[in-house]
Amino acid sequence: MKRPDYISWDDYFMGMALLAAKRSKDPSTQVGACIVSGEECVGQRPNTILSLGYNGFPIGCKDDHFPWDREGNFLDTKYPFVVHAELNAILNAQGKSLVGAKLYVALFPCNECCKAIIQSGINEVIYLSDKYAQTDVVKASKKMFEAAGVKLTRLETQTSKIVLDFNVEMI
Ligand SMILES: Nc1ccn([C@H]2C[C@H](O)[C@@H](COP(=O)(O)O)O2)c(=O)n1
Ligand SMILES: [Zn+2]
Repeated sequence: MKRPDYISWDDYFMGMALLAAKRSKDPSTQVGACIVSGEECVGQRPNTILSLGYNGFPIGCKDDHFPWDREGNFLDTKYPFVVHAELNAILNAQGKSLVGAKLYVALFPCNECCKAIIQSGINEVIYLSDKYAQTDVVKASKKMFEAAGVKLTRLETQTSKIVLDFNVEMI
């Protein structure tokens, strides 16, 4: 008989996004994104992970020289410098076609990532939290997603936690 408590595809991919977020050095908000092939992705089996990303500074921009602050003069904050998880995931795909792909992300995408998501051909965004829903950034994002026909799904899952145990006994 098969093991009954295996995780769903949605929990698996959102779990991958949450694991990627653990790499983020942002002290306040760690976001991860996972891009997965959809049914109609040409040249890819469905449910294949195409790319992962998390929020961080661009290559060469050292964490010691760039600020992680949220407040202060714009140039003394992280906001002009940080690459968002979704954009990093798109860029990490390194030219692989993302047409018809799905993007799993913990936090609803901002307007800038939204533009990159639409232009890359991703046609579904699955997210967990929409905590910045009242901001103009997210309002603009939703307006563009709707116009472009990108499906938006808030993940509803019974899973609240997945524990990874590194103490696996080697056989
Ligand atoms: N969909 C999103 C939203 C935000 N981020 C990144 C950008 C920042 O590093 C952080 C948000 O910082 P906060 O203003 O909450 O201190 O999360 C992202 O990657 N994707
Ligand atoms: Zn963004």
